[in-house]
This record gives sequence, C-alpha cells and structure tokens, in this order.
Amino acid sequence: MIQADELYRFYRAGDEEVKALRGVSLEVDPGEIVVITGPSGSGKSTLLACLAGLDEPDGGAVWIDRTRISHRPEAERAALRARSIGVVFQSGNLIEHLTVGQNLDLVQRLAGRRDAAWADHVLELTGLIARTRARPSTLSGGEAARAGLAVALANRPAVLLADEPTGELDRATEAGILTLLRDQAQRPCAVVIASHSPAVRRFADRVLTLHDGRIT
Ligand SMILES: Nc1ncnc2c1ncn2[C@@H]1O[C@H](COP(=O)(O)OP(=O)(O)OP(=O)(O)O)[C@@H](O)[C@H]1O
Repeated sequence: MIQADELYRFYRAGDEEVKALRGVSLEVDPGEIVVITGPSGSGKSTLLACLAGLDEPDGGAVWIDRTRISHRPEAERAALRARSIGVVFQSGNLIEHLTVGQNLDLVQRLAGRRDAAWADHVLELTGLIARTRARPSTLSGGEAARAGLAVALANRPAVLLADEPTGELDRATEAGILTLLRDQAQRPCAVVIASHSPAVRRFADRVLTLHDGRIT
C-alpha cells in the first residue's frame, strides 16, 4: 500500500547541507501500523511529508496504492492525496474559518466522494458529534487533536500518516485515539505514525527508528 525506495532529502541552510533522509526504504501493508521513532531532527517529519507527497525527495521514489506520488506534477500529487491519503500534522489540518463539520465536508468534496453518513460516523468515533458546528479555535487541545484525526479520516483513506497525533494529550485521550487508529487500520488502512510516546510505540505492529536520516 505504501512503498518507499531509498529516499534521500537534503536541505540547504546557508553553506550547510542537512541530510534529513539518507536512503530510507519502507513498505507498509494495509491493516498494518508502523511507528517511526527517533530523536528530534532525525528525519521523521521529513519522511512523512515525502510519503504524503507534500515534500519531494531528492532521491528515491514513493508509491501509494501502486501509484507513484513522488516526482509528479503537484496537481497529480494533490489528487492522489485527496483520494487515498489522510494526513495529521502537528501544525494542524483544519481550516480556521470553517466549522469542524464543514472541514470534513471540504475534504470529501476534494476527494470527489461526499458521504455525510461517513462524516457523522467519524465525528461519533472521535467524540466530536456535539462539536460539529464549532470553529477550530474554540476546541480544547484534546478536541483539536481528535478533530485533526477526523479530518484526516473524512475521505476514508487507504493510507493514514500522522505526525505526533497524541502529542500533548493525557493518557486517557491518547488511549482513545490509539483504539480509533487500530479500528481504522482494520478497515483496512496502512497507518504510519511518527511519535516519541512509549504508549504509541507499544501499540505498533512494527517500530522503525531513525537516526540522522537512516533507519537503524
Ligand atoms: N525546511 C527545512 N529547511 C532546512 N532544514 C530542514 C527543513 N526541514 C527540516 N530540516 C532539517 O532536517 C532535519 C530533519 O528534520 P525533521 O523535522 O524531519 O526531524 P524530526 O525527526 O521530525 O524532528 P522532531 O522530532 O523534532 O519533529 C533536521 O536537522 C531539520 O533541522
């Protein structure tokens, strides 16, 4: 479902070159949950961004559902992302001037697949049905994290990529989100999570550790 072959990503900061990814390969099957861990700056977010087609690797290639997403025109990457990928990023993935419900609806329109029953189901699962009409700025930290996940699931993605989805949350909220991710994996969906949390690592089918842009 997800295949990444020999990914390299270099950033230039002034005269310095940062090698964020140095030959990372991975395969994730539908139904599988892979957790990427590693110290700050080891390349976790860069890897997720390359898998999502939000960043372009300088070397190597990424396939999603047997379709290459890397080194494609932006419009094609965006279309594949809209159809097949759910993304949860630390910076948040909700549009501020839309309500929670409208955010889910927008994701479904972009995917060309409006399905109000699925949107309601996702809002029920994330415990947000009563907050459907709320603006993102009025949500608590835990609600915002769950809303980010709801938006990522709105298009019924075959691939879910989540960067620290339980970042600042208390244990009970974290456990709820992990249960939800397990249920979604069984739909089936290939899930990749970048996380420092021991609870998230314990819950993985497979843990990959990055150090200086390499899987160790
Ligand atoms: N846009 C950028 N420009 C320059 N350097 C970057 C850029 N994005 C990331 N880097 C560098 O690439 C390396 C990997 O960063 P990345 O954010 O992928 O690490 P991470 O493992 O996700 O870290 P954290 O756990 O702190 O989120 C770091 O050295 C970072 O400073």
